[in-house]
Amino acid sequence: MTTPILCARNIEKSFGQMRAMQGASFDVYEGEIVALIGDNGAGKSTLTKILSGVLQPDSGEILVDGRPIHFDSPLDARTHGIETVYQDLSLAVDLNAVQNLYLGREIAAPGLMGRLGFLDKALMRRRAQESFARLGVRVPDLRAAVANFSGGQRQGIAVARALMWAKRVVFMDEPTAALGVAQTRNVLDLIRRVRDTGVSVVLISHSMPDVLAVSDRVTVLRHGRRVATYATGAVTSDELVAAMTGALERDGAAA
Ligand SMILES: Nc1ncnc2c1ncn2[C@@H]1O[C@H](COP(=O)(O)OP(=O)(O)OP(=O)(O)O)[C@@H](O)[C@H]1O
Repeated sequence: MTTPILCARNIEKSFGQMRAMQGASFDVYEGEIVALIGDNGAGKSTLTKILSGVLQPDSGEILVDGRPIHFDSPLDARTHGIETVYQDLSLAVDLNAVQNLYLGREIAAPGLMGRLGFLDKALMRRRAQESFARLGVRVPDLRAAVANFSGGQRQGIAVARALMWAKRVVFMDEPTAALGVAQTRNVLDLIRRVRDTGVSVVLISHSMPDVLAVSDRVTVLRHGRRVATYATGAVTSDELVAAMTGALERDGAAA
C-alpha cells in the first residue's frame, strides 16, 4: 500500500480535564478528497489544528511522506505544503480579492523599490487572476473590497488563497456551511478541481450529501478517535450516521 502524504498516529490532546483527542489516527493519500466527519465535539477541529500546526499534540506522531515531523506553528505546516480554509474564512473584508490572496505574503517590487517597501502589484494581480481562472472562481471586481461579495464568492476567494500556497494538502472546514444550493454546487466543483490539480483535500463537513457527493474516502471520528474509514462508494448515509453516533460500536460491527 502507498505511504500517506500526511498521517496522524495515536494523537492525544487534553484541554484541562477534557480529552479532546484520545488516540486519534488519520491518513491523507495523494490525489484524494477525504472527508473527516463526526458529531459535535468528536474532535475534527482539534485534529485539523494539530495537523496544520495551530495546536501541538500531548503525544502521538505526525508523519509527512512517512517521516515523523513536528509542527511548531502554522508556518511549519505551510512549509510542508499544508494549508487550511476555516469556516469563518478569515478574509480581510476591507481588502480586495488580490490583497486577500497575498495577505502576509506580498511580493516585493524588484530592486530598490522593493527594498523601500513597494509591492509588485501588477505581478500579484496577474497571478491572482490566473489562480481564479484556473479554479473557475468568479470575482466580480478585482478592485472592490470583498465585503461586497456573496458568501459563495468569498468562499471561492478563500479556497483560491489556500491553493495559491498549498502544494500537498488543503483542509476545508465546513466550506459549504451557510451557502445556497447553487453556491454549494460551485464549491463542491471547486473541491474536485483542487483534487484534480494534485492537491489532496480534507473535507470537514456535517453535510452527508456533500460528503457522499464529493469525497473518495470518509473517516469517522468519535470521542477523539477514529472509529471507521470507508471508501465513499461503498457506504450509505445511514452507515455513516451509525458510525458517528456509536450505533456501530453498540452493534459490535465497527469497521
Ligand atoms: N480550547 C479548548 N478548550 C477546552 N476544550 C476544548 C478546546 N477546544 C476544543 N475543546 C473540546 O474538545 C472537544 C473536541 O472539540 P472539537 O472542536 O475538536 O470538535 P469538533 O468535532 O470539531 O466539533 P464541532 O463539529 O462541534 O465543531 C470538545 O469537547 C470541545 O469542547
